[in-house]
Amino acid sequence: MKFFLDTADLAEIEEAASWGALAGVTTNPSLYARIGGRLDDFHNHIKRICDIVGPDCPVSAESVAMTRDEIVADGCKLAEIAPNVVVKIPTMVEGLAATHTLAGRGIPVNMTLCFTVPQALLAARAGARYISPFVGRFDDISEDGLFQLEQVCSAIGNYDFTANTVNGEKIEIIAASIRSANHVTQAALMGADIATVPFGVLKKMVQHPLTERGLDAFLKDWEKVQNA
Ligand SMILES: O=C[C@H](O)COP(=O)(O)O
Repeated sequence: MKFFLDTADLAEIEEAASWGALAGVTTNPSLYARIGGRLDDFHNHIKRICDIVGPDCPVSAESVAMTRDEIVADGCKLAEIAPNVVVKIPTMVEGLAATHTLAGRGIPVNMTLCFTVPQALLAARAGARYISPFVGRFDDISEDGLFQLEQVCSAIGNYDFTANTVNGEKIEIIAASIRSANHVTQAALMGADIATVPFGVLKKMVQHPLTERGLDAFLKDWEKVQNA
């Protein structure tokens, strides 16, 4: 499993990148608003993220256009920011049509706000490079987000979508709306290719009480060695 950071916060991205496990970044309008982002600085901000993570890390930038032509125009402009920009498009009819067009032009698309197997299959057929089933938001409405993710992983795995994705690359499932380290564990066990995680979850993924207790004991014993 690869890890993407689900944030628009440059400091978080810099810190996560320094850990050596960061394979990409996903943003959305809410995450950009959360850092006080301005419309006129949006493209520059995405460029800053691309510069931090480097050319091998995909950076998803979301289009907020609502018609296929506008989404395509928006997507083309976003793709010009840097070669590693992935256009993030909601799973809806106009989004599918725009994805089909952009994929045909060699522009990678991450289809977001995906909740069900039929949505995921349509996104894959449209040519999406990435599909982002949301876990936490299903849990928020008292549904089982991990079960839904498992269904998507299983259904997509039943078919070969290689031929109709950008540059013949394998379609990848991004487990999104991740709220806990356990979400990451379960997503990995069911074979999701990528987990996009908030920085808070990434930090929790490192931690375990037995690690902390063990480290504490090692440090105390080392003091004894030094004083012996
Ligand atoms: O845009 C995708 C995010 O992973 C959504 O996460 P969220 O449900 O925690 O806002």
